[in-house]
Amino acid sequence: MFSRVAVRAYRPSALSAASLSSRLANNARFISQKVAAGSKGRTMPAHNYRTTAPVTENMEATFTIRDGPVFHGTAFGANSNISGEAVFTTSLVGYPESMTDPSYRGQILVFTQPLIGNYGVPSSERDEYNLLKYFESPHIQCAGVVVSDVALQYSHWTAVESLSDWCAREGVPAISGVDTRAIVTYLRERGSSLARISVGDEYDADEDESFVDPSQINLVKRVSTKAPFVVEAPNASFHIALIDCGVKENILRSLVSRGASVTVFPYNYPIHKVAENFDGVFISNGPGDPTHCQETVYNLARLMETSPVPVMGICLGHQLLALAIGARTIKMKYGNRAHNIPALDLTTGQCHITSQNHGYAVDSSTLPSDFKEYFVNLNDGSNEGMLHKTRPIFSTQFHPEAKGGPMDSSFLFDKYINSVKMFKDNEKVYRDNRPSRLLLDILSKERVGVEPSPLASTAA
Ligand SMILES: NC(=O)CC[C@H](N)C(=O)O
Repeated sequence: MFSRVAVRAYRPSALSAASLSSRLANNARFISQKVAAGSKGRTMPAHNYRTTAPVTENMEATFTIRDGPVFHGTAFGANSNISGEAVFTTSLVGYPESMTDPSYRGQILVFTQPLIGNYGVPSSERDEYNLLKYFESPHIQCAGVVVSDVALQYSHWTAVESLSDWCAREGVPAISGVDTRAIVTYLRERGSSLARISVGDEYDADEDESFVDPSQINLVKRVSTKAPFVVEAPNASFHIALIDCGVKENILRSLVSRGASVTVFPYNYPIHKVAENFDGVFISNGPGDPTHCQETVYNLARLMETSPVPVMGICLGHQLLALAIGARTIKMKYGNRAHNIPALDLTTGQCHITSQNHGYAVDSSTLPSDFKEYFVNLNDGSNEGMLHKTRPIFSTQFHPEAKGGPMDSSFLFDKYINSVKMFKDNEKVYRDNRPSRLLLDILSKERVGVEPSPLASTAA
């Protein structure tokens, strides 16, 4: 069905209605005036993070799937060429959250929602915990973006710039005007594939066969903090150690807003050696193949052998815990990336609509006998979580922090914090593990040494 030929560009015309466009133009003017006036304390980032130039108007771009079709469209964002693994998400909203989710590092994100960018991009304002209010990390993490139709004008009370300007400032190339239905049909039939976005002259495969394969790279090392940092909860009752494999801001927020201060450790920190100073251990989401993180897997296995501390993991954290107990992970054909995936709770029979973003899964038939499957995906039957039969250890493949996405499963953070509380209540000798003033003063308050490093980007 698909040959290596150019697929005709699909150029939607829905925005051409004069009244709509003038209304949007007014909105955009209003927003830019408000931004210029600095209203509500929202700020534009101070400078361009990366050095690549933005594309000029109507510049051509191509999206090339390795050994697959080529799609011609229009460039937006940065004037650079990138390659990575092409994956698709069926989420309708939440592009700022998805694009800044470190789990997307190395991937070219294809949106099935035809119009992307219509509510613009919010600011990097921080909340009362010093966490980013609207992003899941400080920078765009995906390598590139593919959309059917990019909204050049935007309107939303949180917006400070357009999707195109944001991508340009962050050095991320993007393409619009391509038939994303054909791309997704291809990826669904053939599976997630290596691909490139080339701006300007069409990418010529005969001249360059190099497609970066993110599955060969330890991406977690690139997104994990290089040194511990702390997120303080006012009047904290607990202190959690979080292993940062690419943690999303809302996971940290979900813990601190429930009264736990969080010290965030690099992905390979020997957590088992310090566990007794904490009331719980948490393993974050993150990019790439979980089998790259052998040090983390070893540390988690030692942790569960030597410490009774409550443990929770999300997504990559779930996969790493599974590897640590001797189970296996598999690469899925095209993964699950959406904000409306039904997961059945096997302990209650309730179905939760969940937010997901993963290309690997735990093979539940390999779980050891002291664990049981916790959730199962009602679309494809894949594993969605596991639970220790007697100890406070559980993990989910989906994202209970859900940014952006439905909040159905946020109760799992309550479950975790309750297990931390019970663990402390049952301790023979009470230990106040809350971070000391000294620790809070000397530790950084933000990720340390984490830069957005495109895997293979060249100025076009
Ligand atoms: N969101 C995540 O943590 C993703 C986990 C892993 N990188 C996967 O693709 O399966």
